[in-house]
Amino acid sequence: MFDPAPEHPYPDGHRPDEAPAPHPLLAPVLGLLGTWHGRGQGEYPTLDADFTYAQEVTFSHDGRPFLRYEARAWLLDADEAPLRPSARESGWWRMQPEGRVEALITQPTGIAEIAVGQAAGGSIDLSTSEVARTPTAKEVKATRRRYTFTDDGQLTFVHDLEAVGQPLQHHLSALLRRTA
Ligand code: HEM
Repeated sequence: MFDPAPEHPYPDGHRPDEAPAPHPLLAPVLGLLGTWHGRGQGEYPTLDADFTYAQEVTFSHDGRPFLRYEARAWLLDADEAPLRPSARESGWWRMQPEGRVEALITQPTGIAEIAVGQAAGGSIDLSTSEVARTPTAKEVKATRRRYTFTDDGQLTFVHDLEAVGQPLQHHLSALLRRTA
């Protein structure tokens, strides 16, 4: 008889005041824990038109000094109705002393980013130190991400992109609210 493994005994935590106790190195990013929903706008000089999107973002932890990160976006039409699935990515934010962040982020478009940066005072600034691409992925040379969160559950996100022969410049801006 097949004997399935028991349920995972260490579920992720999504709130700083719930089990498991967050690792002390997570202190500068505790305000990110949870699930966020919001909308954003995007542009890039190679695209025919700007676009509007919605997004769900989740940060969780298992008591060790890293965050699990997952983001899923979908495009919206002019009436804000869902148009089609868009970018998604997931990864790990490894927290270091003094709020230093080492992030690994992968996308189904064949891009894997290693980003490094700093978390302090409710904002996190990450810049790629390396980008790896699968053989058919588009050329992405660098990204810069800025996350800013407030105590009342608001998160802003700005994303700059150096890709497909274009210099580093604005690709996305979004405003999200914590929903869980
Ligand atoms: C919320 C997240 C994002 C959304 C909603 C989004 C949306 C879009 C859209 C709508 C396009 C036009 C092509 C298409 O319709 O699929 C596009 C192109 C592109 N995006 Fe994003 N994107 C997101 C995140 C990212 C990230 C994280 C990267 C890179 C690390 C990226 C890199 C690119 C590149 C390289 C192109 C192609 C440009 C071209 O070939 O002209 N995007 N994005």
